[in-house]
Amino acid sequence: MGDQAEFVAMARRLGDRVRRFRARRGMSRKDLSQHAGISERYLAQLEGGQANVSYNILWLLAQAMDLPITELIEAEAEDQNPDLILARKFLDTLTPDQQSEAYVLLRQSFKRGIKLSRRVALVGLRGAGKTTLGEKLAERYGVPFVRVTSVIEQIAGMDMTEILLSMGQKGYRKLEYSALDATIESHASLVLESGGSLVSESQTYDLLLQSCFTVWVQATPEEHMHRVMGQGDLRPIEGQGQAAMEDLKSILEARRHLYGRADAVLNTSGKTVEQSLEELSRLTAPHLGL
Ligand SMILES: Nc1ncnc2c1ncn2[C@@H]1O[C@H](COP(=O)(O)OP(=O)(O)OP(=O)(O)O)[C@@H](O)[C@H]1O
Ligand SMILES: O=C(O)C1=C[C@@H](O)[C@@H](O)[C@H](O)C1
Ligand SMILES: [Mg+2]
Repeated sequence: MGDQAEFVAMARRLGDRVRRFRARRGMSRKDLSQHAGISERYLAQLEGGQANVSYNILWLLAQAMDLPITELIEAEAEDQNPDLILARKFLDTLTPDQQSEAYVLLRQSFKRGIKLSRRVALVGLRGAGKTTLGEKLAERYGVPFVRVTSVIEQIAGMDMTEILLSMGQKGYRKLEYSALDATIESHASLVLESGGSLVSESQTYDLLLQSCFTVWVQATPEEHMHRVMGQGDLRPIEGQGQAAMEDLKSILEARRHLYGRADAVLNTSGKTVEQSLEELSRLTAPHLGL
């Protein structure tokens, strides 16, 4: 590949990474451009792979999404543990299915304390049914139902919009970790509802995966949209009509491999609440049952 073609390909990959990280975070283009202090138009060009990006811009974007800048660039750190480099090379030789299997095996080998607790956590995109099913499941097994977002709001003494405005992503993510940590510490039994974007913060998601039996509550994009529309506020989905549908699909795609790390999957598509509850109850009985 000539130098120019290589540069174009790299700019495209960079744009793609920025767009995916933004979607995982649930930030709109407007949010990110405001937090980073760059224009929405430039951000659109960058995401489309059409910008010659400076290090300064990358730094501003990384700060605004509370990511290490190395997540946005492709450089390989030189001072990594050699075993880690070998492990990555080995994982690279596997098929995507084998990579997922390897990840589950690794996580199970390092999982702590889950067998001693009765904790179930529900993850998934807006409108999946986490609150509807979580409340009923908790009632059935006689354990508390806790929404991480409510704990965050309680700790901060503000609602979500105010928290994001006054503390930004970084402050919000710190609060989210503390809220989860405190909830886990104080509950050996519970059904927990995770906010849709918690999975994008690796340290927080790892804590959730290590301390709870996790279920990805799924639906088709059409059903997510239909259910979210019924709730009034579309966040984090942007746009209207077909554009909103495309945005929802791209958020789901950007988070698929993260939600996919959950221990089990519950597909609620085409099912009634009662049918989904029965299925969820069976899935979680080994963890919540006495
Ligand atoms: N099979 C089903 N399982 C769960 N909910 C369903 C099902 N079919 C329809 N619904 C409806 O979908 C909606 C799900 O909304 P709910 O608030 O529970 O989702 P959520 O995952 O908690 O979303 P959010 O991320 O916004 O908190 C409810 O109105 C519920 O009645
Ligand atoms: O999926 C998401 O990105 C979000 C889901 C909601 O629970 C809120 O946490 C917020 O609106 C972001
Ligand atoms: Mg909910």
